[in-house]
Amino acid sequence: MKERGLLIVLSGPSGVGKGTVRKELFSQEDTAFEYSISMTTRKPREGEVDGIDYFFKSREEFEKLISQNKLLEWAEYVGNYYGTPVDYVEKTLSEGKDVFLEIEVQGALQVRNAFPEGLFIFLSPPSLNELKNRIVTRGTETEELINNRMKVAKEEIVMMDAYDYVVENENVLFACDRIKAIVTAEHCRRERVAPRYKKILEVE
Ligand SMILES: Nc1nc2c(ncn2[C@@H]2O[C@H](COP(=O)(O)OP(=O)(O)O)[C@@H](O)[C@H]2O)c(=O)[nH]1
Ligand SMILES: Nc1ncnc2c1ncn2[C@@H]1O[C@H](COP(=O)(O)OP(=O)(O)O)[C@@H](O)[C@H]1O
Repeated sequence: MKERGLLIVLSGPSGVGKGTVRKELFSQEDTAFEYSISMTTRKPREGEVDGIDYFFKSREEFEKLISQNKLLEWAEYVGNYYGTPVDYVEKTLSEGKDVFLEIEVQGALQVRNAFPEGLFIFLSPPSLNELKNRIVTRGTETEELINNRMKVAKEEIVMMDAYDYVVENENVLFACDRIKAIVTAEHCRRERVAPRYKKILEVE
């Protein structure tokens, strides 16, 4: 039987650069994780494609997925639902592949309960001012939504203690390097424990 893959959870406040870091990671050839595409009731932004950026759902469809236990976690975030399809995650982990989730903080805490063995990484902004600059510069939110997201961000930043690692996103490439280094280190840490040493001793 194949060893199960690692569940990697990247989380942090909106606008910190999770999407940017994730896209950069997945554009790099040596990234060996599988990205789990989330479900959302948010309307697609310009250029977003159903089945690539998200699976876009109506509120009714999403609520049906919740009642059928099809989501590993879900959260209502600034007026929309977001959730992770459980079947994809389970299937991919059982094939021995690492799965990468990019989700907000409430959802990450739910995954922590369901998968305590996951690897939880908090992407932090260099400062609150820089976080606001990034959300404003992205230009996808109205002023009211920006203020909502900043309010949520303050509550989220204090949750970083609940994560295994904190990576500061000052520079996207440095953040990606650190995430990959953390994943590599985590694999080495897990392989250190049984049955790896048994395998080595058996050869003698
Ligand atoms: N809990 C949860 N959060 C998600 C999921 N997918 C995306 N998110 C998070 O929902 C928040 C809003 O996402 P989005 O509307 O795409 O805005 P953006 O990430 O700020 O560009 C972000 O913090 C995402 O990381 C998911 O499946 N579950
Ligand atoms: N390290 C960085 N330095 C400067 N700007 C960044 C950095 N990372 C991301 N950004 C910018 O910040 C904005 C928010 O990034 P995004 O990836 O959409 O955040 P999130 O997915 O966490 O909401 C985007 O305009 C993006 O180009």
